[in-house]
Amino acid sequence: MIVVSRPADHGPVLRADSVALVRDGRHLLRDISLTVDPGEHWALLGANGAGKSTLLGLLGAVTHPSRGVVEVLGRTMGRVDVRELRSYLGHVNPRHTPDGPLRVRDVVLTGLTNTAAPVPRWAPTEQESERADRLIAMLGMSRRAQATWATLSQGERGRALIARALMPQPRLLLLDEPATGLDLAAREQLLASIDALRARHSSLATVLVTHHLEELPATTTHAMLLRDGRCLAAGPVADVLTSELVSACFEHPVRLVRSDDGRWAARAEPVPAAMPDEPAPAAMPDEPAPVAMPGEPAPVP
Ligand SMILES: Nc1ncnc2c1ncn2[C@@H]1O[C@H](COP(=O)(O)OP(=O)(O)OP(=O)(O)O)[C@@H](O)[C@H]1O
Repeated sequence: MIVVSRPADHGPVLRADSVALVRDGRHLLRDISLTVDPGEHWALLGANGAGKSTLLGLLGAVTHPSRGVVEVLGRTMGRVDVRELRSYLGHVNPRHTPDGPLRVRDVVLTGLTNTAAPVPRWAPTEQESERADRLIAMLGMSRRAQATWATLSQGERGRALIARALMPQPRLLLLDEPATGLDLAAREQLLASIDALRARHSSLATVLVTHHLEELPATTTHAMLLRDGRCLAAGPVADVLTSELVSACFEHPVRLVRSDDGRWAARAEPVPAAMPDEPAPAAMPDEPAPVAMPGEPAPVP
């Protein structure tokens, strides 16, 4: 049966139960379970090729699982019209390319039709136009609202795409490496915009994919670590973003630090080179727990 009604606006925003995805006989994801409730802000972390974008595709109703159940906004994948369901999600893909020489405001409005170009003979209502302007202002893009897409910097595009994704007033916002390619200032502005957005919309849930801990907004509440398509750990950030688990996730010793402003930084620990005829050193030496130096942010165990 195809569902054509607006999804329920209560209950978990996302639920994945023992999900697997197989392509060409290869498991890209195995046995992934996850529940995202309103107001939660998840980070999906893992090395290149760990399966982050693949999982985001499942959570964003873009792909179907080979096994297991995925529920998006209370609807079970496989039993719903995914195109309609997707129109209730905000999906920020930094590789999104508008079709034609559109201005920022036009691109933001295409978030309502979930298309790359304005739909012929479709026009936004007055309310929708006002909402576009409000979101453009909220993302700090008012002065660039009439600029054509081609003239925008990478950071401006990132913020415009978040405004676009928010047009249908989604309960769920999916962000796939939103800070990729941004310089320091643009990244910081983007993260501040995401923090402000979350503070303003307390029931919005978000899932953000990255492989850089420095790109996590301070408002991140939960994290899932993926390695080779499997979930290594998932839960509240304080339990999951530890030096030990992140080292295991990236298969390299890493020291994690969370600063007073709630942001994370990761430093790769040097791995001593093996000398000829000596056994190779262990990938993660069994070191004592790091100790905070006076005036330094506390290391995360
Ligand atoms: N359609 C597909 N068919 C076969 N293999 C695929 C397909 N899509 C992705 N893969 C493979 O699945 C693995 C996971 O890819 P995915 O893009 O999800 O990783 P990722 O964690 O997002 O990586 P990155 O950080 O590099 O973006 C990769 O080895 C990739 O080559």
